[in-house]
Amino acid sequence: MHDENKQRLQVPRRPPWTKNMTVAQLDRQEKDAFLDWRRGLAELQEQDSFLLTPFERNLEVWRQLWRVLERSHLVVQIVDARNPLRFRCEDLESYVQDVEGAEGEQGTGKGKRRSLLLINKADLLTAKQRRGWADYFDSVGVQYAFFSAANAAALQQARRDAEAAEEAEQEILDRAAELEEDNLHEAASSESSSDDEGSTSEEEDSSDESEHFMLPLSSEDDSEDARDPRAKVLSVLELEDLFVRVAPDLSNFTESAGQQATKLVIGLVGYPNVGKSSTINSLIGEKKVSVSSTPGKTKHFQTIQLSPTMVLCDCPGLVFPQFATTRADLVCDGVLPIDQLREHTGPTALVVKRIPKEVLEATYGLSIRNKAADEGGNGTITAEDFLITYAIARGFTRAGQGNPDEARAARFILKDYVNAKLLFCNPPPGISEEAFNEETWDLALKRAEGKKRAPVTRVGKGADTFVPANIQQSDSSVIKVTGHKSHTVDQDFFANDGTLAARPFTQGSARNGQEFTRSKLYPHQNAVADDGTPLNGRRARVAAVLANTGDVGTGKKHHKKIKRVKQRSGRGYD
Ligand SMILES: Nc1nc2c(ncn2[C@@H]2O[C@H](COP(=O)(O)OP(=O)(O)OP(=O)(O)O)[C@@H](O)[C@H]2O)c(=O)[nH]1
Repeated sequence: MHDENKQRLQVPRRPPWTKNMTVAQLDRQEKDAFLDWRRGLAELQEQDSFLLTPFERNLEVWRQLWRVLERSHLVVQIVDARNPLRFRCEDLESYVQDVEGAEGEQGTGKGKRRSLLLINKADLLTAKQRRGWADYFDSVGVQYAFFSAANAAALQQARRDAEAAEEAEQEILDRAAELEEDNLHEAASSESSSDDEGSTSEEEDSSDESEHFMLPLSSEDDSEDARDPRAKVLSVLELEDLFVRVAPDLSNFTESAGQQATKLVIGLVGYPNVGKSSTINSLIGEKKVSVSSTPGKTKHFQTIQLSPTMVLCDCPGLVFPQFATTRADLVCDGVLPIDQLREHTGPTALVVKRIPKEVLEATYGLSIRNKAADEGGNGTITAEDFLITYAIARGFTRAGQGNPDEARAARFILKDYVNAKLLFCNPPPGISEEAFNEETWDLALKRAEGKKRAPVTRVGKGADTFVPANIQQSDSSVIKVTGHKSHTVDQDFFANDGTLAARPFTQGSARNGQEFTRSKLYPHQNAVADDGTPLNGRRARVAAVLANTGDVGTGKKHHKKIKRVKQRSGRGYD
């Protein structure tokens, strides 16, 4: 169904134009064409009931895309490696073929422009996964490359640090030499030569380190996948070389005064958040010379002179129209902002569905309990199980009754998902999600092995910070030492395997072996009865009192109405 209607999800086209047209004429025909385009999409949504992503509806933004495409010889579409198909706009590739010349001379460069799919954040993929995508894109005839702007930036930083360290060292050496000269010491030359050796080895060390950073998911990987050149994550210089190789012959293009183009213009297009700015910065960062950043003719896109023969043309982040699966998908893909989220269960359920329980537990040092069959559980954890466990462990409670703040927990979890702390990579068509992510999850578990468990549940004034006993021993420098009483509670509180269980600690009346009532054990949930139904009125107040005093017998004397505090009207004040 979606496939049949795919051609109706077009990028808006700029109507043909000539230099002889007036500004008003141009403006009118662009607005008309744009309205037609919007009408077509509205029909698709309303009459045919397709759900579309909240695509870009501002003509000015599309106008910038038009200008970027007209200027560019090579259009680089940047996508997020975790979901390349979600971020790839196929129609953009067709449009690139139709774009007319920048100067309005019909036919200038038409059909000669080239496209390249740049799969950024490739550091998040294993070599095997990259190979899977390479197979797919080869099969559909798309020109692609893997890149990691984050790793490129880290390498550049490591190099700058090494250079700075070398410079600082040289300064010290120079100063020492001066002093020694003053004092007429003879040993100066031999010392400085041994220091020189030191600096060389340090440089080697740092380059080793950055090499390690370069491919965190596959650095120890000497498999066939890692050796496949198609799966290689390119360095900045390799990427520049590729731009030149893929670019069309510039003799097909003219520049402003009708002269043949001399500089290769590379347009960078993509959704927000795919790493466009990071990619540009890594390209700029590689240059020893400072680059000029000149605002383009229109206010918003920028042209950046990378070298005498290469110019980058940076387009603002664009959300292309596409068929949406669910809102939850859009949130998890980072297309909808998390902070303005109203409904958090759907996206969290998607996270729970995609990332195995063990990985979630290991990442956060939690022990997530699933609901028992009589509570409606089916053996797997739900979004609610996860959110409540996380909220309790982090001490996120809602104002008022003090129940776990699931919405706040969801915001943290979803941000971790979007930022790849919780990593899930969508597979190419025909490969199962589990098979594709197996190695990613193994690595996540391995990474979490040495990690200390979440020592962050604080409930009540002066409560200790609790961690499983085994962690207190191994990492006592970080964790507060807990007393005998709290240690007893810890044993119940933490599961046997040392992970944090989904039960809150209650301050005060912990007695070994004593049965706690629900209202004591879960004071912040005092408005919920044992069977899960809400308590209200008198029952709720009794529960609140019990939780406060920890004593059933004496609860009554505290069972008073809360005194009304005199409210000031505000009159008489400035
Ligand atoms: N792991 C990883 N993260 C990256 C990489 N490149 C960018 N990011 C992260 O992705 C997020 C978005 O990066 P930006 O460069 O701001 O993305 P953008 O496409 O320019 O976003 P807009 O400015 O909104 O258009 C940031 O949190 C980056 O740290 C990468 O290669 N690997």
